[in-house]
Amino acid sequence: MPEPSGAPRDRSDPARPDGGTPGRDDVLRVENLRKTFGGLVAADDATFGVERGTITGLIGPNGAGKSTVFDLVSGFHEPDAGRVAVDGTDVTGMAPHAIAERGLIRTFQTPRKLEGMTVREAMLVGPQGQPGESFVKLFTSPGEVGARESRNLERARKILEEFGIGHLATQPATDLSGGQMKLVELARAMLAEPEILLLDEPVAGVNPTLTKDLAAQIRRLHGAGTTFLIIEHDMDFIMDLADPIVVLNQGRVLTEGSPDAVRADDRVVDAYLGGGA
Ligand SMILES: Nc1ncnc2c1ncn2[C@@H]1O[C@H](COP(=O)(O)OP(=O)(O)OP(=O)(O)O)[C@@H](O)[C@H]1O
Repeated sequence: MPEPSGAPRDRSDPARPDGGTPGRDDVLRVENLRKTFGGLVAADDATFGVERGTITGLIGPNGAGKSTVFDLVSGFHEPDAGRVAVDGTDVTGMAPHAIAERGLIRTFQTPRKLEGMTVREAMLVGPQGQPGESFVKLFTSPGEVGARESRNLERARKILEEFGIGHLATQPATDLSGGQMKLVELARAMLAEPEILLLDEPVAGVNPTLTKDLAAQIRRLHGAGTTFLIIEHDMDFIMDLADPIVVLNQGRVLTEGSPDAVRADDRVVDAYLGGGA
């Protein structure tokens, strides 16, 4: 496990071609990412890494650029400038499914509508926009496709059981509560066997009991080897779960460090109060 410290990390070491810190094993590395929408700068030279084996939190006030960063690293938007590396491979500008195949899977703030599907069927649709299936695989023989589908069906069943929601498998997905939907989103993302999983507000609007369930599931998956990058406004949840925490403000990384260090940082308090960096 890493040893996150309160001290800001050196992000400009010339010894590493990707700009990372020597000795660090970053599953995700984001370098100088910039994205503008019209005249609005949503990401502004954002630079940080997600070290393998961590649950890294990404926090910041509304409009800080957190979801934009997710869109940029997962291929849903192309950056105006900067670079994204997954496991040391430059994935900048790649399509979402190609990035997913390299092990980066994400969820969205608002789960996809799943009308007409059971929970089990919803599981098999795969993570939104990140099918994780190459075109080559789509042209395999029908027999192979069938075998893969039944393998996926069995894995979906197993994952739902592991999440404690096996009993929901045949329920219409639209019958689920918001919190149950978030659990299914997480379960579905795991079907893609991510190296790193990006969760966008996993407990927004979720009741306290299911929030605890979600935290426990994330810890379980983390214990089994998944690295996480999590956007969340629920400070108790994220400060308890994640270490380190990266703080974004006005599209830039304001600071990063342990939850205690971030909590004690006046600049973070100012950013949340609207005072800027
Ligand atoms: N597709 C888009 N078109 C135009 N502006 C956008 C688009 N996506 C994001 N923005 C703007 O970019 C800025 C950053 O938005 P973003 O959603 O990334 O922030 P955030 O930190 O995720 O905020 P929140 O916590 O409220 O979800 C905001 O001002 C937002 O309005």
